Order: sequence, then structure tokens, then C-alpha cells
Amino acid sequence: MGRAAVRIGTRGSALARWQSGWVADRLRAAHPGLSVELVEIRTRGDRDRNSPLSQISGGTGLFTKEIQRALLDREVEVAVHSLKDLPTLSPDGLTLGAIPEREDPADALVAPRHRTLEGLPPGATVGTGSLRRRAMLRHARPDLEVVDIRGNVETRLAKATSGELDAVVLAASGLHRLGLLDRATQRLGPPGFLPAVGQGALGIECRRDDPGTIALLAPLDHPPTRRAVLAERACLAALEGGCMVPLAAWGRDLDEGDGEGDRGGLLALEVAVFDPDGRERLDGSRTGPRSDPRSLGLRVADDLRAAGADRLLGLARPGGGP
Ligand SMILES: NCc1[nH]cc(CCC(=O)O)c1CC(=O)O
Repeated sequence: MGRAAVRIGTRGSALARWQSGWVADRLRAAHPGLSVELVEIRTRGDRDRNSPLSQISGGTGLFTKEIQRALLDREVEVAVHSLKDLPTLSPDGLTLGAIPEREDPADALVAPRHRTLEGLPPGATVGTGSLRRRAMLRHARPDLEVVDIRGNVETRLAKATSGELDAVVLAASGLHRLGLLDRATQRLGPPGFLPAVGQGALGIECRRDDPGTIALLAPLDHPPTRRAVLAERACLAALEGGCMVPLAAWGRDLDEGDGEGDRGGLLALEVAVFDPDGRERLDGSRTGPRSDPRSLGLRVADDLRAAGADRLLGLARPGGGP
């Protein structure tokens, strides 16, 4: 151990800086005297601001690859990602040293005039760049016009506050971290809306061969969150989903949060897949022992496969085939 300083690689967006700053503060609190520095790294997703996210080739890992490279090249010791943006397959040599406690994983509607999804007039315009959000919106309201938008949280928020669009959908966690949750006019949560895999959670990576940093990160880990998101990620990986398919998932530790104590150590996982336009929705849901999140994810993936998930997800892939 005995590491006296760590450098944290971060993207430059306000949300990424907030998240990395939060991790830096937590590290300093856990290890008094530790020197923690943020190092900004530009990613491909930050440089190409115009293409629809779903169309930038090699789209997986758009926001994370360069930071992982900096980690492997020893420019930084720690990388902070939104877990939602982190591909399920990690490069050799890296490990998730900590997954801190998750924020509210739900989406939020920002509709300054009409407030709720039910309150939007027929044909209203709703902005999102996410295939999952598009499909869920159209499933709930086939009349809505879903507009593909990109940019950081503030840019997307402005499309609704300026009146250019009737509404936008953003992650509640992102709004909360930026002190903007008061702009949300409706929480879009289960059962109608399920989050993206990993939404609301951070993934903190370090090198596998760096036991000093692994030890520093350990106190930031929140095991119930880790179990929940591992189940979600195992299901996504089994369906070969990547981050750009209309798949939504919500894992949770059933013993967490209500103070009622032991329910036999159960983990619950609910997953929904859609066709790109949200006409069809398939649901899979199971509970399993919290000791084995991966198997829970794989079993829900098997259920969804048996129900025809591959056909739906294939429709969303470039070229429309599986
Ligand atoms: N792809 C952008 C992104 N990645 C993570 C978050 C939100 C924060 C989180 O999921 O923890 C966002 C913004 C959004 O979806 O509105």
C-alpha cells in the first residue's frame, strides 16, 4: 500500500467533473493526507458532438475508451465513469475497484408547460438520444414525436426550458448531481419506465496490478449496489446488448433500505426489451440469491431469449439484422 497520491482521469463535462470531484472527496475523507488530483481527458464522444450517438461507428465505449487507455498507460491511477456508459467487457488489466452507492436510477421528464407524460398534447415533441427512452416513450404514447438530441445535460435541458421542444428526458441522478433536479416535472420510474443498465451508479476503475489503489478504493464500494448492477450487466452482456439497444433493467437488493432485515438475501432483477419504435415490449423478471448476481442476470436473459428478445434487439442494430 502506502500510496501517497492518486490521479483521477475524468471527462470534462460538468457532470463528469462533479462525479470525479465527489470520488476525490470520498477518497480524501477515507484516507486523510492522501493527495488527489483530477486529470481531464477528452473522449471521442466529447469531440464528435454532432452525430447521433447511435450512429458513431464503434459506438460502444465512446465516452470511456480514452480514459481507460490513460489508465493502462499509467497517466492516471483511477478512472471514474458513469457505469451506464461503461461497456460490459472491460479491457484486460483493468478492474472495477469500487461501485459506490447508487443514486435514484430513474429517468426524469422535464416538461415546463405540460408537466407530465399524460399531460403532453397529442404529437408533442420530446427530446432524447437514447433508443431505450425513445422506445419507452413511444410505448406509453405512440403519438409523441421523439426528437434525437445530443449534448451535455445543460444543453439538453435548454431544449425544453427554451420551448424548442415540449419536453426532454434525462437521468434523475444527473440532474440531482448538478443541482438541477428542481427542473424535473415528473419522475419516470418502474413499472412503466425502467432505467438503463447501471444508470445512477458510478464505476471506478483501476489497474488490476495496482494493489495500492485497489486498497484505497475499497472503502468506497457499496456491495448492494455492486450486486444489483452486476446482475443488470450480466443480462445485458448475455443478450449482446451493448449500450445502444432498447433494453431497460432494474436490479435491487431486496433487503436494502426498509430496515426490515433479512429476506433470505434476495436480489431482484426486472428487464424489458423493446423494438426501436416501442410497439412491442417483452418483460423478464426473477429473484435469486444475492451471492450470485451473474446467474440471476443470465437466467433473465434466457427467459427473454425464449420469449423472442433477439428478434426485437436485432431490429435496433445497424442494418436491422441480428
Ligand atoms: N450518456 C450520458 C449520461 N451518462 C450518465 C448519465 C446520467 C448519470 C448516471 O446515469 O449516473 C448521463 C446523462 C443522462 O442520461 O441524462
